[in-house]
Amino acid sequence: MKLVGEHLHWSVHGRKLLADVSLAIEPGETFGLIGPNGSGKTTLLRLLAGLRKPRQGRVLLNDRSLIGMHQREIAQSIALVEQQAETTERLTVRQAVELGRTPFLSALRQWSDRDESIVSQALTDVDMLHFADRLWHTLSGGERQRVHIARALAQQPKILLLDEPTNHLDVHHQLSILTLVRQLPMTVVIALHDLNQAMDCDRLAAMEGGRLVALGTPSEVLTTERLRRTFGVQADIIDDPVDGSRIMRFRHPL
Ligand SMILES: Nc1ncnc2c1ncn2[C@@H]1O[C@H](COP(=O)(O)OP(=O)(O)OP(=O)(O)O)[C@@H](O)[C@H]1O
Repeated sequence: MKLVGEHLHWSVHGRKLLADVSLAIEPGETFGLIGPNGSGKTTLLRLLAGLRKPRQGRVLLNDRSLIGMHQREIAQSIALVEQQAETTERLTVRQAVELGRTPFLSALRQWSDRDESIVSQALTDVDMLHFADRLWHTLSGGERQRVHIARALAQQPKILLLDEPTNHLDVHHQLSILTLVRQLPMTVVIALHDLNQAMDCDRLAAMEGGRLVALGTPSEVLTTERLRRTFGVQADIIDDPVDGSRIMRFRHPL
């Protein structure tokens, strides 16, 4: 499924938070969004997920505008894992993940064994099956993050939008979530702060002050000049002695 943003604008109280952002996410690709704090990554993801209506411009899912599509229909194709999703309800981990199946249930389509196994698989994928009966509010930040990802996986979306999914995770779970994301048979748009992790995306878009300032392959976007201008850091690019891949080291500019 192709997801396209055309000339997207978003503002709050006259303050422009997104200005004229256009991008086309190709089916099956892992597309990274990078940019400093407050550059508009979350705002863009929320527009792409249909949670916010652009002030100007439009979001197209396979050439259909999200405006005019029902939330349930959007949710059958697009899942968003937000940075700080909370729930006030007293839910177990399994119940939280079961919510991912909601867009597919109706009076005619009741909960089935298939839904049950999709939920168990999603919990296994994020290494949380053993916590299935734990109450959500007793989980640590990283465990909650993994449950959110499981909820989105249970939704079996065609397009998965992830807002800094490795934020709260220990290094082991960062690697396993990123490996899982890369293997998923779906289109992924992922906002990342770790630029070395961003190197593994198929393409990257760099945001700055609500604008898209660079778009291309990781080596086209993550140039020393871009890192200096957009992030204000001096980057040294070195080769990994193990596999020859690019690694970036960052310093304050001299
Ligand atoms: N409802 C709102 N009212 C006012 N300002 C807002 C609102 N939502 C977002 N902003 C501002 O819009 C800008 C972009 O925010 P956004 O969360 O999209 O950035 P981000 O790139 O995801 O940042 P981070 O890397 O810190 O998560 C920020 O300056 C933020 O303070």
